[in-house]
Amino acid sequence: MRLGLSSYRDGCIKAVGPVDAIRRQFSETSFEKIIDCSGKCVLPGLVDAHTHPVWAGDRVHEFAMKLAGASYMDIHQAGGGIHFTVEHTQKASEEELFNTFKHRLLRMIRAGTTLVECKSGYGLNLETELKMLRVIERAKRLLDISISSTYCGAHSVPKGKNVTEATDDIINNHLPKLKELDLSGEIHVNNIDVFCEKGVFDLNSTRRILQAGKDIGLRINFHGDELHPMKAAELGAELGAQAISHLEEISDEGIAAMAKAKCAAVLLPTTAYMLRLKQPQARKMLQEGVIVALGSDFNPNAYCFSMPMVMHLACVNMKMSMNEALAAATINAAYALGRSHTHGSIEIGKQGNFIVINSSRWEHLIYQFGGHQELIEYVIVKGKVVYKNERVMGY
Ligand SMILES: N=CN[C@@H](CCC(=O)O)C(=O)O
Ligand SMILES: [Zn+2]
Repeated sequence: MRLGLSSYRDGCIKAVGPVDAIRRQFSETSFEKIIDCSGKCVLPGLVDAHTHPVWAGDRVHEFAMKLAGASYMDIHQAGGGIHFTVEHTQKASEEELFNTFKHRLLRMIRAGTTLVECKSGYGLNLETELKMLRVIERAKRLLDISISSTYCGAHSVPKGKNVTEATDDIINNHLPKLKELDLSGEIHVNNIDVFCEKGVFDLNSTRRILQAGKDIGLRINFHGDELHPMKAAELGAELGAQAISHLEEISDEGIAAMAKAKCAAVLLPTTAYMLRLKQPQARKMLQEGVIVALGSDFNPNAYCFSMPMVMHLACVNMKMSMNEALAAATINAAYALGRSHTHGSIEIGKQGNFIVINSSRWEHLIYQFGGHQELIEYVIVKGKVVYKNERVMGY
């Protein structure tokens, strides 16, 4: 099958169809590049619906602690986890944060990601949250990958504040500043996030922050029901959330509410795997009609860039089929970001975002666990080849 792509300028798909039909339709057109995909598969560019990719500091030591039996909240409440990363991120320069962020985005591109949700959330004070959001904004402008940005100033309660003080600071100071910077065109944030969890932000403070974010035009896409049943799914459905992430502890009522509200569930197999959490009830969610999406949850706690590995874990550990996992990492993940009208499938008018894999069966993208640098031959964003797999020298 040969894909007809529009002129590079707008990068959208003009035609999809059998080679002969495309040849006839574009017989008078010259193309910058024609890729012969004989024996290969063309898939929609992958979409990662949940990442925390802007940060400084190294938490490999915490991985050793978890392997030795420490829980996520043991480390968090001892001042590690998010707070460890906050301390380093507050000290890091904007340039340092941008350079490490850019490197991580390039690794995501090589793993087939063409649209990614990127959160702030390691500042917790306005100055550093804005520093992180400026870094994301700069990447939006400079790099080929598409980015959906999320303000996550309620990622944890900052040291020296209680939940109410942190909530008031976010509502009275952070969000008005974000609105001002959006109006000036300096920073355009797409979504708002809160870590709704026992010992972090309770349901009432979560409601206040999310509603205030919605009031300034942000989409709601937050962390809910991860470690404890908080009724976050019910809250998100009530508020009209676009998506809720984690959901390992979601209630049956929450599943029903999300299905009815068409609120996407962003499942994060790597976090459940690395923290040895109860797996979210993906099969029940699918059976009840919930829109199930996937994210890598890339962050210092779950250090994985690879959506193919996320899909593999979703199949093995969450019992999703390969078809369901591919939909969850493309069109459903795009839906979770409010981008399913422009991303997530190979359809005329959508962005020309593709991956070309060198296998005649697309399922190899999920079946093979790791080593995707060999399998993914091209990554294409808006009709432009942004990555081509280079052969090992001399072979
Ligand atoms: N649960 C909260 N936030 C991230 C972890 C962030 C961190 O530990 O640095 C998550 O989705 O797992
Ligand atoms: Zn997260």
